[in-house]
Amino acid sequence: MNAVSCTGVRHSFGRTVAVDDLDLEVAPGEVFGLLGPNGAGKTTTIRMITTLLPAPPGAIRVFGTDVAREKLAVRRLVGYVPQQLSADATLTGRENVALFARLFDVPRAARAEQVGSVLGAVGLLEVADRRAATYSGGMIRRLELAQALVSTPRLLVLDEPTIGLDPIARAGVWERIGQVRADTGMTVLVTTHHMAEAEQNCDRIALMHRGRITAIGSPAELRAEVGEHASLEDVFRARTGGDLTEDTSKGIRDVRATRRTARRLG
Ligand SMILES: Nc1ncnc2c1ncn2[C@@H]1O[C@H](COP(=O)(O)OP(=O)(O)OP(=O)(O)O)[C@@H](O)[C@H]1O
Repeated sequence: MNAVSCTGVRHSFGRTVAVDDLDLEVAPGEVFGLLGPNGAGKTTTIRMITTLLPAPPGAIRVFGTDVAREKLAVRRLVGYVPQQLSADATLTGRENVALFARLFDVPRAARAEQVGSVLGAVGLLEVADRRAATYSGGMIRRLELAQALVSTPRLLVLDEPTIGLDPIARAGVWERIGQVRADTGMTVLVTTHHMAEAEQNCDRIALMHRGRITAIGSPAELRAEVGEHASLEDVFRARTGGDLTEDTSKGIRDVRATRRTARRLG
């Protein structure tokens, strides 16, 4: 059974077709990257998979469970780290994770141990009782990872997990994702703009362009299809016909989001 299966998925915002007849299968245990220019439809796809946007019945299944018909059951299977900040700066790291443990019905008797365990897994145990306002950008992202992991999801969904972070913090976030995946066999679905990160960390990649998937395969397969010495950037250009900022209105939204992140963390 696939971890995620999408068949003929569409979503429009008014007259804008954000996702257009999308077919996608993510195998259990793989790290799957969704890449594409701004406005390609990646976040919309992820928001349908995580039940935050409506999807037509039968179109999307998470471990066989229909996203439209069994929304709550799907939510129990999924841990989601959105692009926008979800940690509360006024709470400590531990309090932030404990809040998610309560929200996701982690049994009361197991809560404290589970919260400590995921804080340990993301390397934040020593600073767990400091307010999140004192954390660096990379630490905040790892805290959000802990929030998503506390309910032991089978599918971890990350929307631009390293946006606005410096290279060292980015590597730190990926290291933790890799470790959790190795320890638990969890499936990871991630969007990113960083080609090098996708190449290094994803088993398979789908390139999205104007709401459709234009190429899918392992990084090596995608490169081989374009040319002997092709980089993933070459693949991106060949399959999306553009650069990373195709939709300028969304570009501005993104820059704002990144700045908000920076301000809040600084
Ligand atoms: N809430 C919304 N209302 C109206 N249009 C939207 C909304 N959200 C997204 N869109 C539009 O839908 C299209 C797909 O957007 P989406 O956010 O899914 O792209 P994306 O690939 O995730 O982009 P990014 O890399 O910038 O996050 C874009 O044209 C975008 O402007």
